[in-house]
Amino acid sequence: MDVVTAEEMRAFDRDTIERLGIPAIALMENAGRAIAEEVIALCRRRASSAGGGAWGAGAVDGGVRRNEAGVPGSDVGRDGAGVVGGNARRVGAGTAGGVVRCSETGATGGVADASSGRGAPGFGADATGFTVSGDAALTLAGAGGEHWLVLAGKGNNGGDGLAAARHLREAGIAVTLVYAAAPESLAGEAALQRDAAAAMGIPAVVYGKDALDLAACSGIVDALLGTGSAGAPRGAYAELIAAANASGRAIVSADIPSGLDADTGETHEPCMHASVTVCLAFLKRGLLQYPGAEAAGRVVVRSIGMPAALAREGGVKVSLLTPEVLTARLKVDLARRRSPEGHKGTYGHVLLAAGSLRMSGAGLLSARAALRAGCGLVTWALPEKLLPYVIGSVPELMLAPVAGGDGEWKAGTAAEVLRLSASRDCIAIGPGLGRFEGDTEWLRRLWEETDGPMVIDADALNILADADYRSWSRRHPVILTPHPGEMARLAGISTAEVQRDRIGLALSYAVEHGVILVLKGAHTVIATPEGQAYINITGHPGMGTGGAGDVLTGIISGLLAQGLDADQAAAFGVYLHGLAGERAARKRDHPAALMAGDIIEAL
Ligand SMILES: NC(=O)C1=CN([C@@H]2O[C@H](COP(=O)(O)OP(=O)(O)OC[C@H]3O[C@@H](n4cnc5c(N)ncnc54)[C@H](O)[C@@H]3O)[C@@H](O)[C@H]2O)[C@@H](O)CC1
Ligand SMILES: Nc1ncnc2c1ncn2[C@@H]1O[C@H](COP(=O)(O)OP(=O)(O)O)[C@@H](O)[C@H]1O
Ligand SMILES: [K+]
Repeated sequence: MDVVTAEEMRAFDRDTIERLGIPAIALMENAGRAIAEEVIALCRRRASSAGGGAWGAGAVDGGVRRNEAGVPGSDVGRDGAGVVGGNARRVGAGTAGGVVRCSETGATGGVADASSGRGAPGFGADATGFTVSGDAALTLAGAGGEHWLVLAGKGNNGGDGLAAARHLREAGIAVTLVYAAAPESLAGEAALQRDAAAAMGIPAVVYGKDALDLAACSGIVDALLGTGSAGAPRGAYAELIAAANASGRAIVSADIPSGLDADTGETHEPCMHASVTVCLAFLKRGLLQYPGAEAAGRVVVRSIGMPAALAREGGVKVSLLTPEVLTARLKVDLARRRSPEGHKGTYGHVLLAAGSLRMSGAGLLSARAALRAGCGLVTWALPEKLLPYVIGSVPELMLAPVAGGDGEWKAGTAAEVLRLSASRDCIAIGPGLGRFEGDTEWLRRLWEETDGPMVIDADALNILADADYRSWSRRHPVILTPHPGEMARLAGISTAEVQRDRIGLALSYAVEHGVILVLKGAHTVIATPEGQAYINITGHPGMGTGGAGDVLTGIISGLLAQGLDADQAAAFGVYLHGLAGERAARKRDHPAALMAGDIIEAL
């Protein structure tokens, strides 16, 4: 699934309308219908979980907001629970991320779809093969108990909301339009929608002019600001967003939550806190980046009639890391087939340069993870003093002691590590390494002279941060795996600045430095030197625990040793690491109990 910026989205809008000749109003109609279907789906979920009562306390979340602990399976967005139509499809592994491509509405797109009755009670094909209703996704039993407010801005986002209002009204839901600006100020397609809604007799109020109680409803459609918004919401927009958030009602945002930066995921003050965001046409970057990903709630991406090929043709370089992307674009064999006559030599040999006296566990975790990732052999080069302490901890592991009688690494070990690396398929450097006299020169030699792909993590990243390594030469791919703190040191900026636009930063750093960059944290970004980025949505907040990154380093190197190329190993490694983290979290009584070793055991 392609992930776009607001600017790319505008270009695709223009292309669709001007080059392909698809009328703008048709796109808006499709958008309105998709939004209405998701509102109705939310009403259904809410009715089935709360026994029907849509109003008052309990209507807050509609059962769709992530719970505080972030436990997978506990909210509808994460695991697809509450699916009505049966064709909801989690993008990814089926457990995390909160992004769904279609939805449980039963519809497969914004345009009329005769199959949309599937699974909705009371509809479907009768015995004669006639479809009683093809519009079940726009039908709601008990609609009379619902009253939705549609907050409409004066741009096209508002137009989408106005189109949705007509469909909701048709479903029997009471709807009131709330204009943020004088209705006369709407133009183009939005003005057409305004007139159609008025002609249907949908009641409307104008904010600031008419009396309004945002809590006196069962839900709110947020169609105030979309990808055309600039800066923090102003005036009536800001007041309406704040009041909607305070109302405690379920909020369905059109395209993006109003007040969100569609590219960076920064939330302006105020920013709508949606239960569901119905993202139109293409997934926007800001919906994957925190805090925007949190403000968006459950994200549903809906087609509005723009060909998906526009993104490819338009050179979109960011993708959600789904099984489809892993197989079709990255050519990863997800089944990880093993040859019946394969042996340990078939699956490669990792050399790990890691660990010091007080951080020997980091080396153990990486080594075990590499083995669990399926490589044939792992050799761990470690300061000799560690040997008696770690010997036997992982019997499958080979140990290669190098100079370091005090348990710390020494610059003079470079030649020995290079000798060891000559007969190994890849090298991973850094977990628990510590810093030592001459470490820059030590790392430079390994960087320049090792003959295979390299993974750099932890203290090895800090060594790089202090060096001007762009002048170092390198024939083979390098994968850097910083967490945001390490990334801040590498890029010479603050951690907050790193987190401000992780996708943008990872891309520019990877391209400028010619490395594969794995920027860790919730929704890890994998960026390549060619300017391609993948956003991972597997994983779990329980993985915020010491050593989880060492495990990732081990997994990526284990995959490299098995012959995956560096892009494949980085992306697939991050994906598998997240899946294992989810599985490990599910096994505990509470995900807070998760430890890094559990991730290895869940691989
Ligand atoms: N062909 C199209 O252009 C399509 C657009 N679509 C919808 O249109 C949206 C983009 O529409 P627009 O480009 O009209 O822009 P928006 O509707 O997002 O917002 C633009 C309006 O908001 C005002 N505004 C901008 N920033 C503001 C701020 N900080 N505080 C207060 N007011 C602010 C502007 O003056 C302008 O009137 C998308 O997000 C999507 O919902 C969809 O209908 C699909 C087709
Ligand atoms: N909230 C989260 N959601 C998903 N993954 C997470 C989350 N928090 C941490 N992780 C993952 O856990 C790992 C932590 O790595 P890191 O910070 O390097 O830990 P350490 O240095 O202790 O090994 C990273 O892969 C990161 O992406
Ligand atoms: K919006």
